[in-house]
Amino acid sequence: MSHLHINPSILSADFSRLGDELRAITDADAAHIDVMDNHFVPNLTWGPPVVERLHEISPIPFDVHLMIEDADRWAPRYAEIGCESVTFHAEAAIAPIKLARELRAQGSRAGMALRPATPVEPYLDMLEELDLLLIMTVEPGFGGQKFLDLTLPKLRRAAEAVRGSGASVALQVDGGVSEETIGRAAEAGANVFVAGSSVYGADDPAAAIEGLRSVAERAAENSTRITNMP
Ligand SMILES: O=C(CO)[C@@H](O)[C@H](O)COP(=O)(O)O
Ligand SMILES: [Fe+2]
Repeated sequence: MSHLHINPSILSADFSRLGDELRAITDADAAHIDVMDNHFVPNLTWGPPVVERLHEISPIPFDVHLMIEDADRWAPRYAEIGCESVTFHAEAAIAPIKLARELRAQGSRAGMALRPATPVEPYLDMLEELDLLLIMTVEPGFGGQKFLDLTLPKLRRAAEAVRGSGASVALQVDGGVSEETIGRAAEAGANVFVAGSSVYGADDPAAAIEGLRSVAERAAENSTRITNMP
């Protein structure tokens, strides 16, 4: 991935006018779509029919984050309706390698997410099977929560493993991402940033996206400069 991606989460958008809210973020790299089933997390959003229709009218690609049980059964449905990237939770998948292969075979990017307390080490051997690894920076379920700095060491270890493996895996962070926190995530190695309340809670979502992007780019440049010091 050549540059940093900002993916606003429509969980913080005005649900009565989702078409307009998607058109307000055309400068973003993708729209982040949080699917919740009230079992994997204590909250409920939308399912395939709503996501399919929104995808038809969206000016930008979809980055679907499935916070649902029985991911092996449901995730392929989102690839089938054309979502460009589909991320399931490792904790909710019985056969994550088989599932990732199925998503790719259907033409989607395959993503896998880890809750804050789930270690990354058991999954490092399957990096080649993934296009994206999502390190949750809040407990999944709700927008507007505080960024958990305790997830940063895991993010650093994941970034090191990705570099070491040579695999082309994007590292995504999701939860509590704002201009105050995005720099720390970028320095730790994230290159895809989900932001809900800091984009849709702003008066000007497009300006908020650019603000996040420039803070992240500066932080990533600084950390590269420090890493490359003799
Ligand atoms: O997956 C989730 C929450 O479970 C996120 O995608 C949130 O929607 C992010 O919202 P903010 O923390 O940025 O407000
Ligand atoms: Fe999410």
